[in-house]
Amino acid sequence: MRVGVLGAGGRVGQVLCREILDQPDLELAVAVDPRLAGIDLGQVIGRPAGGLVVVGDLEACLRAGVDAVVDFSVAEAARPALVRLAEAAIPAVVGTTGFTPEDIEVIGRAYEASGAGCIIAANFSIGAVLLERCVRLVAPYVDSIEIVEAHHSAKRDAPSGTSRELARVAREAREAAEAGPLVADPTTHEVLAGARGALGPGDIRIHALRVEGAIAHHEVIFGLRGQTLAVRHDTLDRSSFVPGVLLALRRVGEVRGLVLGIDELL
Ligand SMILES: NC(=O)C1=CN([C@@H]2O[C@H](COP(=O)(O)OP(=O)(O)OC[C@H]3O[C@@H](n4cnc5c(N)ncnc54)[C@H](OP(=O)(O)O)[C@@H]3O)[C@@H](O)[C@H]2O)C=CC1
Ligand SMILES: O=C(O)C1=N[C@H](C(=O)O)C[C@H](O)C1
Repeated sequence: MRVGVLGAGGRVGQVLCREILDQPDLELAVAVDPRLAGIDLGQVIGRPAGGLVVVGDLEACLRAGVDAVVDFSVAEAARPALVRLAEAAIPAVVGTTGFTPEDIEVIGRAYEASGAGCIIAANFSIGAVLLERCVRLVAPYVDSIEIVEAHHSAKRDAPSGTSRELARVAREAREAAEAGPLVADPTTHEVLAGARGALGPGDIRIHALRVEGAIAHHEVIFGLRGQTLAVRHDTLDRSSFVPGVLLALRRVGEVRGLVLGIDELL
């Protein structure tokens, strides 16, 4: 399978290019990233990458010919790119975050119409999928839920896609169980604006930390009378995303339309 990687010069893109080069059944055919113009990607990722085409934009990638695309770029670039890929009936595996619900709808409609498949997951690490399962299990039984996420100091979007997804799953689980409302926020005087974080889906508060040295960390804190329960996932190395991305890449050819998350692929 000839694979194109959008965002190939980024932190995750470089890791994925290296890993795809190591897979006997996958060919790293095209690396797309405006940042890579005139640069030898093989040098950047420390692997010989003979035959690899490095381009600055998606049209050049489509001309080079790919069977599937992996996108870890930025939402502003991924929005139009995914609609264009759907038009060209090229399957896509997407890790980029920062989409609005409307973006997801537009991308979903484009892929439905194309007959090709697209998998978008806010977090490809298996541990984060399991964290989501824990949240689904616990959320109906508690009175309070807050989420704290911490990321490296160069992350562009806040809060993380994963934290928004965790809040959405908690809301969905509570609705399905017909759980009552969470305990109301007691704050009457927010002395410093933003002290109580941002309101995510289900009015669950999300607190986003940006810390030098961090990579990607999510903690969901549940409260109920006389006790709290916290579940946490830590990405300690970006290789955590690799097995999920490779799994999605190998399965995306069987998908029709848009699939959100990789839980059902596990
Ligand atoms: N789903 C998951 O499991 C994970 C998702 N992510 C998400 O993936 C995305 C990338 O993360 P990360 O690698 O840390 O970010 P980086 O900023 O390191 O990488 C993004 C890359 O995309 C490039 N880019 C910008 N515009 C385009 C374009 N039009 N076409 C192709 N490439 C382009 C950027 O170039 P330039 O810097 O010059 O703009 C940059 O090199 C983020 O949205 C992040 O939240 C990250 C980790 C895991
Ligand atoms: O930017 C990152 O690094 C990450 N982004 C994703 C997100 O926004 O949830 C996934 C993971 O947290 C790493």
